Amino acid sequence: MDVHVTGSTVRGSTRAPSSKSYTHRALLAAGYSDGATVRSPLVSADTKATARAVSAFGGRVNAGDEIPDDAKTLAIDGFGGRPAVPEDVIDCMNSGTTMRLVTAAAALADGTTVLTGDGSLRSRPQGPLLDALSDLGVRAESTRDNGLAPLVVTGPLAGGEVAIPGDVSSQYVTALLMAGAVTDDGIEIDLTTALKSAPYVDITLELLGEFGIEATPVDDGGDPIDGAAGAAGFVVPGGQTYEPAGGSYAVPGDFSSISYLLAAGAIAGKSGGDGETVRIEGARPSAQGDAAIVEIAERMGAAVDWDRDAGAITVEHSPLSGVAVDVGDTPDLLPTIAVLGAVADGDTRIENCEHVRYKETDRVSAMAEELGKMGAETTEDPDVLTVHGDESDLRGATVDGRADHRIVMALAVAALAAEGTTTIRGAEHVDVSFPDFFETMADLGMDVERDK
Ligand SMILES: O=C(O)C1=C[C@@H](OP(=O)(O)O)[C@@H](O)[C@H](O)C1
Ligand SMILES: C=C(OP(=O)(O)O)C(=O)O
Repeated sequence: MDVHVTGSTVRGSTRAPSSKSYTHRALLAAGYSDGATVRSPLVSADTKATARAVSAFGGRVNAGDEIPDDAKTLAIDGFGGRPAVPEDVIDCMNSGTTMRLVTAAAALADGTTVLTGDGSLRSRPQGPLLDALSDLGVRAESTRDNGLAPLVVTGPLAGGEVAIPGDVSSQYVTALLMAGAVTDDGIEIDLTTALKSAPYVDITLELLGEFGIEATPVDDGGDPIDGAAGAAGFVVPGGQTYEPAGGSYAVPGDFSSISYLLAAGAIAGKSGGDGETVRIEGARPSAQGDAAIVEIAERMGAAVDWDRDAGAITVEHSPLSGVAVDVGDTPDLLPTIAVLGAVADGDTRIENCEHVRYKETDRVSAMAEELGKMGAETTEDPDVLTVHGDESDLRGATVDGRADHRIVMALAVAALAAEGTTTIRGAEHVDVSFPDFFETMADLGMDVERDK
C-alpha cells in the first residue's frame, strides 16, 4: 500500500500503543506458566506470531479464538514450562523477537520443532543462538547450514553453562534466560563480547521478576550486579515456576513507537496559540532504553516535557541542532534520530550502529538512501551514520519503506517537514508494531492519503 503525506503541522492528544517488547515476553511468560492474563497487550502482526507459537506449544490464547485487534486483555492457558512438540512449522513471519525467544522455548520440547519466517527474517542472524543451544546439548540447526532460518531444533534442553557473543542480538540472552528458568539445571551465560541493546535484557529481567522468576546479571567475578549494562554474564536457576502476582500482567506503553509521535511534535508541532501542543499519554517509566528519545530530542533543542508520574509527554516545535548519539543501547531509535537530524542545524552523528544493520532491513543504509531521495545529505560508515542537516532540504519524493515498519514511520515523520508530497511504498508494514500509526497521525493533523 502506498501512502501520500504532504507537509503539515500536528497537534492534539494521543495515546502510545502498548510495548511490543513487553507484550512478546508477557505472552511467552504466560505460556511458560500454568495460566495468566496479559492486560493492555499490543495486538500487532509480530505479537500475534508469538501468540501463535504459544498455542503451537500447547498453550491456549484467548480461548483459541482469533485475537481481536482491539483486545484489552488476553487470557492464556499456559503449557506449564513443558512445551509440546508443535504439530506444524512455526511461522515467525517478520518478527526477530519471536524467532529468537521461540527457538529457545522449542529446545525444551522433547522432539523436533521447525521455525521459519518471511524473507527478511530468513536473512537475519540466528547462528550464535543455534551454537549456544548446540553447546547445551540440543540439536539446533539451520536447514541451509548458514546460520539463517529455516531452523530445526530438537530438545530437550537440560541447562548448563554456555558462552555467546553479546554484539549481534540481545534477544539470544533473553531467549536463554526465559527458557533457562524452567530447565532442570538452569543456565549460566558467559558473554564473549560486550552486550549491545542491553536495556532489552533489562526489560526481560523486569518482566521475569513480575512473573516470579529469578535471573541475575553478573560481573566477571560472577558476582551479582544491578542491570544488564556492563554484565559479563547472567545466571538463571532452573526448576522455577512462572506465576505473575495476582495472575495478571499489565503491558506499559512503547517508547520506540512514542519516538515517532515525539519527533513529529518536535519538527511539526504547532501550538495554535491556545497552548495545546502534541501530548502523548501512556509514557510511564519502565526499563525501556528507548525512553532516551526524550533526552535526545531535548539535547537537540526540542521543547519537550515528560511528566513521569502522569505518564505524559508534551512536545512542541522548536529549532533543532545536530548532536552525537550512541545507539548501542537503543538501535530502534536510529530511523527517528536520522529524521530529526535531517531537519536540524549542523551534523547529527549516530554512532555505534553496526547492529542496526541486522534488523528487518539494514536500517543504516535504508535511512541514508531513502532520506537521500528526499534531499537529505548523509555519510555512511560501517558503525556511524552522519546526517548533514545544514546541507539537507527536505522535499517530497517517492520513497521505499523497505517492508520495514520503522523505516515507514520515520519517513512519514520526515514527510511532515518536507516541501510538497511524499509517497511511501509498503506503508502497510506499520502493522508490525503500530497498526494504527496513520490513523493516529491523521488525527493529530498529518495530511495523509492512503491508496486502497
Ligand atoms: O528484545 C527485544 O524486544 C528487542 C531487542 C532489540 O534487538 P537486538 O537485541 O537484536 O538489537 C530491538 O532492536 C528489537 O526491536 C526488540
Ligand atoms: C527489530 C525489531 O524487532 P524484531 O527484532 O523483533 O524483528 C524492531 O521492532 O525494530
